[in-house]
Amino acid sequence: MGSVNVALLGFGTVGSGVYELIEREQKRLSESLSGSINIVAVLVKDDSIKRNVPNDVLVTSNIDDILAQPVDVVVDAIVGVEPAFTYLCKAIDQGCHIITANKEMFAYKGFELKEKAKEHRVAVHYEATVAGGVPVIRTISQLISVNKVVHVEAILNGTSNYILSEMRNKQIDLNTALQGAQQLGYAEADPTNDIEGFDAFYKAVILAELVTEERVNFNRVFRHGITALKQEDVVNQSLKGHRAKHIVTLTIEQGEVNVTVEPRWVTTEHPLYDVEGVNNGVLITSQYNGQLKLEGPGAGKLPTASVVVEDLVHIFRHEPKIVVN
Ligand SMILES: NC(=O)C1=CN([C@@H]2O[C@H](COP(=O)(O)OP(=O)(O)OC[C@H]3O[C@@H](n4cnc5c(N)ncnc54)[C@H](OP(=O)(O)O)[C@@H]3O)[C@@H](O)[C@H]2O)C=CC1
Ligand SMILES: N[C@@H](CC=O)C(=O)O
Repeated sequence: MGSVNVALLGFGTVGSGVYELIEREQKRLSESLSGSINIVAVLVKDDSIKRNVPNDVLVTSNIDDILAQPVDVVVDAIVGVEPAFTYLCKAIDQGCHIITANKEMFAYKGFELKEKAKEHRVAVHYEATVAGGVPVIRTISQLISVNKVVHVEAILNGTSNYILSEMRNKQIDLNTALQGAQQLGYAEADPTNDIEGFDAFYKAVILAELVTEERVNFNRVFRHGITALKQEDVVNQSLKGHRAKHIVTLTIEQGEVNVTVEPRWVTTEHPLYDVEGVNNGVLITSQYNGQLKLEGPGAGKLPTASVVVEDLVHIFRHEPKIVVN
């Protein structure tokens, strides 16, 4: 294959995780791809801060300097719709493949980005946008090549699930538990996104567009976060066998999707009852395959970095023909 040059947009929890993982697994990756993966440039907001990368890696806050490098793949691990979308469009225009972890951008602009990538015959991969380290995009993409997905029920925000577990197990309040999630690198830069359900909403939209291959009407999505839950209820209800879980539900009927994002009380019989801490759980019901359950880390540095690097390997294992999920 030769070597692959990668530009990283963002060097926070996810971006630095991707950098570290590629460094750590360089030998294995080089063998599997018959070529090395080189991080040639890193985009940050504040380029006056010294980053832990060698001197020959360009660190800049200017996207044009990044794209002036010989780059094959751009990995987006920055925050928000813009400037990420504009940067990725520029990269696609230049013939770069794209990998993104940025769910807010992808919920709003994923449809457009996929179309643009098809036109330019490059790949767009976005496994890290939904359920952190759990390979839900790849699983559903495979399923829908034969099946119709009719229902998805899932815990998709690791921070909320961690908070609810901590409130119950340690009897602490929401804000104290949130601080723990922030220290562990689970929460969004603005954690309102986690606790008010926006992050799960973005993920729900991404899944809905994947299963229906249609744009989702955002106005039809019902969204609530976990902030209205009282700590005493979380504790007292658990004594009666009820756990509060923040659950996304997608129901697909005649090509139309209904999406809800809300906290619910579930009992021991429910398959998401035991999904605890930062874990996410995804129940996928499809026409011929019945119900699948995926569970694993829904946030955090290395699980998220792992699926980003898996996307990278996927692109070059399937080259030169393009795979757009
Ligand atoms: N944390 C997680 O577990 C997961 C996060 N994600 C998604 O991955 C993305 C990154 O998350 P995370 O690493 O946690 O976030 P962080 O806040 O830790 O890091 C964000 C990085 O992006 C850089 N950045 C932000 N805005 C800009 C901009 N406008 N121009 C250039 N650089 C910018 C920051 O630069 P600087 O360092 O100078 O501030 C920082 O390096 C987000 O979209 C998030 O939703 C997806 C899955 C899991
Ligand atoms: N803040 C998000 C990070 C992963 O997507 C979460 O907690 O799930």
